[in-house]
Amino acid sequence: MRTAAEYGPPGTSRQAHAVALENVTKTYPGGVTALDDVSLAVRPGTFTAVMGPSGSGKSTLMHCAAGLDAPTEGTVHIDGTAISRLSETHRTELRRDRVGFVFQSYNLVPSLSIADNITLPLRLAGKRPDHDWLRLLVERVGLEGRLTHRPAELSGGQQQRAAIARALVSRPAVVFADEPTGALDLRTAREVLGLLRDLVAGLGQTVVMVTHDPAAASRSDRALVMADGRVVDTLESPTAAELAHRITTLETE
Ligand SMILES: Nc1ncnc2c1ncn2[C@@H]1O[C@H](COP(=O)(O)OP(=O)(O)OP(=O)(O)O)[C@@H](O)[C@H]1O
Repeated sequence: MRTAAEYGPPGTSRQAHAVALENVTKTYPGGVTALDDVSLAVRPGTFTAVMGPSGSGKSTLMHCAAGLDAPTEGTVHIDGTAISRLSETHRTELRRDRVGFVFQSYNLVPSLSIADNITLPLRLAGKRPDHDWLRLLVERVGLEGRLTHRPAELSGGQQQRAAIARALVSRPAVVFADEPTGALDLRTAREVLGLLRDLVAGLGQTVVMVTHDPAAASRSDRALVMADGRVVDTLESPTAAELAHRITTLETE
């Protein structure tokens, strides 16, 4: 069986950036500009947090960066590919193969076992699992004894760990996590964040996480602070206190 080190960074080693946005603007029908000329680049093997007040554009940023929504202007590159130049079919394939998603509400399929939930993206893509990778992933997320269970038989933290394994099963260039600890108690949230951190450090995975929680964002390498559709601050290795202070000052500005 191969070890974590033998896997190396997942597929992005030749790309300078796992995700890059150039001058991205998103205006919704009705006229709200949710993203206003945003440029940013996410290096492979890093953990980025996106914070900001409600309505500042975090979800829109994530949707555009993940190819779920198209910007009104500007370019998004995922793993070196300019996604706006792709057909809808190729964009869907790129998203399926190169992007993983983790949501607050886990989004596991209730009727499937945990093993089948984790490997679902591969089956949808008509691919076979790499058994060594799968074993390593299941071990990393600590679900070895739960693979035959249904999601309802697992705790919230275990369900989120299964969702994280599912997001990583295709060895994507980037995983987007939208409030991944929002439904968890403090202790479980800390464990799940520790797991995300380990997946970045140990497996070279790239994670971009949207969160309202300064403690969660403090586990990142870099936190982007958004306000009114712009990235107004970038904090390297931020502490929870720094982030909480920055968000509070934004809300009172
Ligand atoms: N589908 C949509 N149609 C029109 N306006 C939208 C749409 N989605 C979001 N918006 C608007 O765009 C702005 C940014 O919204 P967005 O959801 O990206 O913010 P957010 O920072 O993720 O907020 P929250 O923290 O509350 O989830 C808001 O003014 C919002 O009302």
